[in-house]
Amino acid sequence: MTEALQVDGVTVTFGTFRAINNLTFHVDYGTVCAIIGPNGAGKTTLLDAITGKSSVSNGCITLDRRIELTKLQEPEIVLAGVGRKFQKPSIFEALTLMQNLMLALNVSKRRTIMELFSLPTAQQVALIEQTFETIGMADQHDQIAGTLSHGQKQWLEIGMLLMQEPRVLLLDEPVAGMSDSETERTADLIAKLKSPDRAIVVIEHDMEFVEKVADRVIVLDGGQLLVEGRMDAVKSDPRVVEVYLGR
Ligand SMILES: Nc1ncnc2c1ncn2[C@@H]1O[C@H](COP(=O)(O)OP(=O)(O)OP(=O)(O)O)[C@@H](O)[C@H]1O
Repeated sequence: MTEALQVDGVTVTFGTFRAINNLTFHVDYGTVCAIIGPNGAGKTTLLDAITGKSSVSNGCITLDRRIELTKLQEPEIVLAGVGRKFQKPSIFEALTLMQNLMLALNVSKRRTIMELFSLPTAQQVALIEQTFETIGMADQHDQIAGTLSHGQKQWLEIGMLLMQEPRVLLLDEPVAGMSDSETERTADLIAKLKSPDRAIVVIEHDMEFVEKVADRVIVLDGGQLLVEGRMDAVKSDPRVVEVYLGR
């Protein structure tokens, strides 16, 4: 398997507190990696470190073993191919779904002013159509985004991220607040997003969902890697039961 993301000996500190402590792991292309762990384990801080929102005091994070993300600024990390979805959807509620995807397309890559005001290319139109299919909203191009359900807004935002054609997709609690049927559809969507040229990292507290979508699970506790492996092994590991699942 080809490694997409390498986290190598990473420490993130806030004052004297180590929110992430000497953490090392990698994520392969074509796989979904779930990061789980109790509140305060450092999951969000880890995504902040990968995306350049928090600076790393030790260690490095690389994409494709050659692009050192820890040396880049947040917008450069996006351009390098790392897309992040925050827990709360941040779509443009007053615009249609098509307009949301078009806007995301335009901000996703460095474009000249001329390109911003020109019609999308055939390749871009194909990407938009394919994305509508992927998120299961192909018949809703002209719907106003503000009228969507919570789950549909999350799928639209995932669609907006796909406009960047990210090589690494980071999803922070994608099913929080969703109904059971929306959660199920999100699991199907993540399965569809798996591709040989993409790695997916999901932070989630819903263990049933994690079991459905994740190829590999990383358990964090106190900013350190407690256990990693397949969910069936991880969930019966006594250390994981003690600090997280048994609570
Ligand atoms: N900006 C900050 N300044 C100081 N401490 C912080 C900051 N951000 C996070 N922390 C601390 O770092 C630790 C890890 O927080 P983080 O939000 O990464 O945990 P988490 O695993 O995402 O938790 P949750 O599941 O509750 O979202 C916590 O103890 C938190 O209080």
